[in-house]
Amino acid sequence: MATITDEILLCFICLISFFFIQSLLKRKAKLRSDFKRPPSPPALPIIGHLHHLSPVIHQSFHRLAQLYGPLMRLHIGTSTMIVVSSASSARDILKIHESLFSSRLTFGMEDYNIYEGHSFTTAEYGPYWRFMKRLCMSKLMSASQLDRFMDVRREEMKKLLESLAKSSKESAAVDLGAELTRMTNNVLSRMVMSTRCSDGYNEAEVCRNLVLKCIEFAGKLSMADILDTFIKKFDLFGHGRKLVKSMEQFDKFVESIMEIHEERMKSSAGDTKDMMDILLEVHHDQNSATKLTRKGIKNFVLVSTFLYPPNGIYKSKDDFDKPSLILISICLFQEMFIAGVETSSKALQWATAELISNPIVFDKLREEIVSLVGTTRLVQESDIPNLPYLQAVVKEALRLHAPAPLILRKCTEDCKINGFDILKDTRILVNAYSVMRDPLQWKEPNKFMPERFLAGSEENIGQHPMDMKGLHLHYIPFGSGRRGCPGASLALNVMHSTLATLVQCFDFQVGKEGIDMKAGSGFTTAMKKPLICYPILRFSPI
Ligand code: HEM
Repeated sequence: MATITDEILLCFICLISFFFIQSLLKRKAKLRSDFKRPPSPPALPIIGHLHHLSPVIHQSFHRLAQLYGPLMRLHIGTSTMIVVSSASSARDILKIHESLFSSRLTFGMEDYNIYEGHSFTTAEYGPYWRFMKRLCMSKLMSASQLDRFMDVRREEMKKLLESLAKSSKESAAVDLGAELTRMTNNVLSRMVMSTRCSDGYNEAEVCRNLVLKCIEFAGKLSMADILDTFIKKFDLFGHGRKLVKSMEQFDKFVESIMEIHEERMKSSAGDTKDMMDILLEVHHDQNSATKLTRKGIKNFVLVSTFLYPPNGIYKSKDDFDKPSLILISICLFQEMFIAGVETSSKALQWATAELISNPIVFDKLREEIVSLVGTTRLVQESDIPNLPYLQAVVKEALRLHAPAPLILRKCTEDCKINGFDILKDTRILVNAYSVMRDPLQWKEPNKFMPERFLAGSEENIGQHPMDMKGLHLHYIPFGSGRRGCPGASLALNVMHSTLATLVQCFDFQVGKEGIDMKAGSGFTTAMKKPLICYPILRFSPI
């Protein structure tokens, strides 16, 4: 038996090697003699540069870029990618040659993705993407739609305060990260389809579990893809079939929710519409030039909300602790990676951790809030424009701890960047972590200094208050240009009001060991250890 297994294994390795060498030869044949490729670290056969990577992928890229430069070429298996690590190279890719780099890279699961061709986040830059982007900006995430859900955000904030106040009364420790994730989950779920995530059994919970299954199989499938397209093509391990089955279950489930919404829409015109209602309206609009399919809606729901469990911890976390799987998952799941819940809650956790670790900043922020709001009412979203230090704290937290540190693009034409040749279809990863710590752009780049974002700061950033749209290519927490994040306003809204409320209402104590500011592994930059602290209520407006 052992011999048969060994033989199968040997055949397998031979096949992989054959296809690997074949693809290398093909790649080589394509290269002209004068072709100048970006520098690259030493590689091993088959796995390429995989051994250079640690579980915190963006930090591995950052370290390698110090040795091999801001435009660096990496191979993992048969796949080649270019990592971009300085503000000036990011400018070349995201601004100067934007039209060549406005499509997203895709990976692995296309053959088994039942929503293939209906995705917004992975859509090629073209008519369907433009239609969805317009829908996002004019309806789904427009200022008026965000205003309509202000009460929802206030209610969820109140629930967060109640929960922390209870812990304060009982002198109990809380996992602040889990509380913040629950809050952002609920805000998003209610805005998308009027359901909460943390009321015991509910639709959102079931849906999320189905998505986790899809993630598991797609991750395994993409591992095969990255090592060799042959394994993927013939679905040797059956992960493709399992992925299709899980996605079909997810599809059936969301279909039933859509039908409930459609029934409700017939009877109650004019109520506050959630995103699902808007998407269904567009779907039924006979006059729409571009058709939004039911699959398109389901894919959007999959992307926007239900990707992470309420406590922010993967069920199959071990699967994502290996660099190979993390990298692959990043490439494959860019849709989920850039999704709303995870990014917003992670950003909030880091910002809160920085505030607790920097008491001078914490006190200064509280002083600003108290001097504007007083001590008799709770800070509100409408106060935010008058709180410049709060805005500076959020900007600085997003600079140091970009929740989506790798911006994923694809090169759509052969071109020359910085004197290096880049082939059509090359995968591009802009490392926002490196860009936002570029020492040529930032004074003491690794230090948490919100003051740098205030008007009149020495760094001149205040001369043109740093926006969030990526116009200044050294500050790109939400990406840049046409493919920039359409959820930025919503995310900032939630971040500003939550941080302001926490600082206004609570002091936070931590154990003797303090707060561990190391990053963990994963699609987004999570903290390595949970943010455990003791909230002490100092002002209760509820
Ligand atoms: C702090 C929170 C967030 C951060 C840091 C963040 C970051 C990003 C980044 C870096 C990108 C890629 C941009 C590029 O390629 O230039 C992106 C794209 C995207 N984000 Fe966000 N995001 C956040 C919150 C949200 C929210 C709340 C939503 C929606 C509910 C959202 C939906 C999207 C979508 C749909 C895209 C794809 C856009 C496209 O391909 O055209 N994001 N985000």
